[in-house]
Amino acid sequence: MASSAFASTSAAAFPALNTAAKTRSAGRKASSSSMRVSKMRAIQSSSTSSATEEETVEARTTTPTETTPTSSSLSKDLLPKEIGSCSKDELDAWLADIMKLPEQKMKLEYFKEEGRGLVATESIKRGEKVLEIPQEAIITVEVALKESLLREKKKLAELQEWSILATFLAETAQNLSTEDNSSNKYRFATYVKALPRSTGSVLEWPESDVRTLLAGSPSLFSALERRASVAAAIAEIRVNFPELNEKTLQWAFDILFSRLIRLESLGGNLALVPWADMLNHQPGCEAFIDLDRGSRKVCLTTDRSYEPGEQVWASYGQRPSSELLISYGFAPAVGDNPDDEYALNLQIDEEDPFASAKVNALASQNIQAFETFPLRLNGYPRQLLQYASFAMCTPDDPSKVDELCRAAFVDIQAPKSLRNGVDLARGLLASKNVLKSKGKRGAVLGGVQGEIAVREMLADVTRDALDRYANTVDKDKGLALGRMPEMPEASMWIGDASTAIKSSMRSVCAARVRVSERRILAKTDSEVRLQLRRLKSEQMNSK
Ligand SMILES: C[S@@+](CC[C@H](N)C(=O)[O-])C[C@H]1O[C@@H](n2cnc3c(N)ncnc32)[C@H](O)[C@@H]1O
Repeated sequence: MASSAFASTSAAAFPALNTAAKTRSAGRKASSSSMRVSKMRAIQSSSTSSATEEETVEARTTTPTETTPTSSSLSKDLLPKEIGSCSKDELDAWLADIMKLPEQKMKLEYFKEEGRGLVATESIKRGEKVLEIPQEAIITVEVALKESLLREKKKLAELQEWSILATFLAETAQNLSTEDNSSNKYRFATYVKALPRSTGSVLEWPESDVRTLLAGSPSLFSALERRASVAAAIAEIRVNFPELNEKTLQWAFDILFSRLIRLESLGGNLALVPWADMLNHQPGCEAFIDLDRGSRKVCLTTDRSYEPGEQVWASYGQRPSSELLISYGFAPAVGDNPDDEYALNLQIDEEDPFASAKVNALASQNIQAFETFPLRLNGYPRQLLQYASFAMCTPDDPSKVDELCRAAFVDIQAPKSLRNGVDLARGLLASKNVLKSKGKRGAVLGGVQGEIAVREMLADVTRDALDRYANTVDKDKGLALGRMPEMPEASMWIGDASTAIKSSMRSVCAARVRVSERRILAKTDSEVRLQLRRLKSEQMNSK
């Protein structure tokens, strides 16, 4: 595949429904793009209370705004009116007759919070495989390439996987009106007609809402990055396929972000799986969708039993609420998501006199100069402290940088001279811009003094981060408690709502994200201060 706008985006930028559970670890990788690094530096280095405004200015100067989707740039295009027009009966008939879906133990219903979902019609056991969707009924990149009727097929094949799928969806959507459904040339026309017109994800938000509602949250930058990479991908697609309009392509990407499934048993291939993509996500759920190797059918293996009438849930992966909001357009109520985290970005300070030696030493251990560490309610990874101690250290002899890096990340038992004999205080004063790691071994450099220094840094960083949210905690808590607006059933079915309802939904969901992040930061802050008190009293007692 040719390189495209997506080539430099991280896996986190383009997730699929069921992958994160298997890939998430303490040291989740951050995007290595320089744009993101420079934005993060701005977050960590500024500590004034007017942070919201500063972030806005900083992000604006580093984001390719000319390619960022805006409602005005897309307003000339219309989303095909047929999208969302498929009735429940029409969809059921297509699934059974054309896609050969066997009889199901579930049926489609709609819910106030989640929209359409699948409900058990009979008892389902824990560990049972349900759905049983034939492989012929799914849309993969290969299917898109085979069934696309676009003239420039060779050009289509040169695009990245996500762009091929988005192009195929947009092409099918724009051809929905040409013929009646029974004679439509596109096998998946009925499916596309049944897709929602809107998901509520950040691709649909006015840019001013992205900047206001996510101000202070690290997710602001993920959201802007997502919008910019999708806009660039759309521009790339339209070079060869100008007949596909921007609005429909943007909708297609939105659909991919909220419905694409990575089928691990199919070599990790990405697929749109009609019917399976009607399952809603429940935080903490451990039921995954995958291709069953024996039957070659796509199944959901349940993680609990269900009684008739209960909604059946799937896992979209262990995702924090900010990721759910960015990709799927919803955020669980505060306290409901066990996978919530605050993504703390750390990096080597460019002004550190040892910066390039440290970056090289990290590279030799396959560690980046910019890393992201998850802070959680129940703690933070030890590697964060190791990374910070290395980034902050000021060796008396520059030739020792490599050795220090190994001591921090590799050596199980670092030599005592290295663990204790480093002047961390100087590094700490020189830099508030900190860093992190991925090593599973190694040690915090600098002995007890080092353990104290890195925690003092962490306490500063969490305080700074807390000061960056625009509203008071109480105001955010109040907003987060807001009730989701009632949607008429007809709107729910087609996944669309009035501008006022959409705006109110994103305001509540963004407040839930902000409150969840602030809880984690406050908990980390108090935990770190407690650890500091203990370490300092131990240090005093040992003198
Ligand atoms: C894979 S689709 C699931 C089917 C979808 N509800 C529909 O009507 O087509 C993912 C979308 O469902 C909704 N959704 C899934 N789980 C949810 C939840 N726990 N709370 C609110 N919305 C949810 C979001 O709109 C998300 O973008």
